[in-house]
Amino acid sequence: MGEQTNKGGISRRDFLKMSAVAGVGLAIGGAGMSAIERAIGTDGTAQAVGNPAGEQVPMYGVHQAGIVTPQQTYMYLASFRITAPNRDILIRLLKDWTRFADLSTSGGSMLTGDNPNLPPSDTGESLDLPASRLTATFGFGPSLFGIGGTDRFGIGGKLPKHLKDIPRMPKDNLDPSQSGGDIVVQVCADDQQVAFHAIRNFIRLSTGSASLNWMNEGFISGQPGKTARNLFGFKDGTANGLHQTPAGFDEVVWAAEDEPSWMKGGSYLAFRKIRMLLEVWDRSSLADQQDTFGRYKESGAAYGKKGEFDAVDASQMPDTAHVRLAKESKQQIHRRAFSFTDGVDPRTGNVNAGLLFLSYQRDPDIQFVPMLKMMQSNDKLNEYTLHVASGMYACPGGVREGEYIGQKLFES
Ligand SMILES: C=CC1=C(C)c2cc3[nH]c(cc4nc(cc5[nH]c(cc1n2)c(C)c5CCC(=O)O)C(CCC(=O)O)=C4C)c(C)c3C=C
Ligand SMILES: [Fe+2]
Repeated sequence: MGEQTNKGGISRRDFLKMSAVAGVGLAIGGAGMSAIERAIGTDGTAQAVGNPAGEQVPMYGVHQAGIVTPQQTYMYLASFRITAPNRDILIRLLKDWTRFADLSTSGGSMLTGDNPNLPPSDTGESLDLPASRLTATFGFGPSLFGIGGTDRFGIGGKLPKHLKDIPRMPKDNLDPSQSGGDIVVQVCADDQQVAFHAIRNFIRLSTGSASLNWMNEGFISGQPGKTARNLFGFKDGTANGLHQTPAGFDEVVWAAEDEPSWMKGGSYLAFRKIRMLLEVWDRSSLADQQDTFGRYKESGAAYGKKGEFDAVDASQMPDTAHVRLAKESKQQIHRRAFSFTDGVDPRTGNVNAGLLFLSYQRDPDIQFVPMLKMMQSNDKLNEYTLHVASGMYACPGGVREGEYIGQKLFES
């Protein structure tokens, strides 16, 4: 990774240089923690392929990519239980994940190994595809720090100030097997196969150190520069525009100065999987639908206004309108939600679909939890939704080249 050399003495830049000229590939070795080292080879003869085409989102920086990055079209969210018996093996996994994230987000691919007696090293499905704005974002759940169990990795003393599970809400219908987790990885890209390749290989690399709890896939589609619509047909994400400046992100998204140092430049990720009852919604009148949000369906304008981005006047909306309640909380959050479809609900024959609600904020105790509480008690949207999964994660600050994800948590 970066100019850091691996065991075989080949740097990422060398790897990518080789990638550009070789035209054939190199693989992640068989699944396992040192898969990448094995795959890159030790004698410099390895052939690598990179795909420099396609837009890349830089992985390195003060903040992790994938938080305030403009939303990509596809998202996978995977939750892991760490089974590594000790801190060193967990660190090894984080290093492997970082190196794979580095290669894949910069458009490098690792192709099949050259040993016909071993399974092909890379799954291969992204070899001819560009980087597609691939990002990988990591979050640590309360259980990683020993909350609700033992401090397996000796990091309990570095628990961030606001990291705990989202408290139980009156209308929760949560499935614990689809909630929480020690580590969550959010992978996003504009190409679904690129995104899937990445999440699949994060899972492969975790063999022996972590087990996959659950995985969700989401999508969102809209014209470039325009707000995408959710599965109820409403523009969703308009109010993010209120804080989309560096100062706005500092105020809304990035963790406060009084957090443990490893959270500098980090954020808290709130996750809710929310089933949307499409058949009930589709039978409701346009007036009811618009009253649910307090915005007009086609234009996205707030009640009493013309344009989508005109300032909201909550007093023009019904008391139970979703946007009115959000406004009354007087808080902002940075939403990064994706729609999902999960086939048919076998109990009802209805479509199982909804929203993978993701929001990033600097202080979930102030910004997110009271808002969610207020919405769960009064929101007209509750007639059409069911909250089925939940999670809260602390996302460490970004990494510099040569560092691994979360390094400051373990080494400072
Ligand atoms: C606890 C926070 C929120 C949950 C959960 C949530 C679920 C949810 N929202 C929509 C659709 C829309 N939400 C809109 C605005 C909006 N929603 C939240 C928070 C939660 N939403 C906030 C903070 C806001 C912004 C309010 C403001 O300041 O104006 C909108 C309107 C357009 C927009 O600004 O995005 C829609 C539409 C669904 C379908 C849903 C659960 C399935
Ligand atoms: Fe909302």
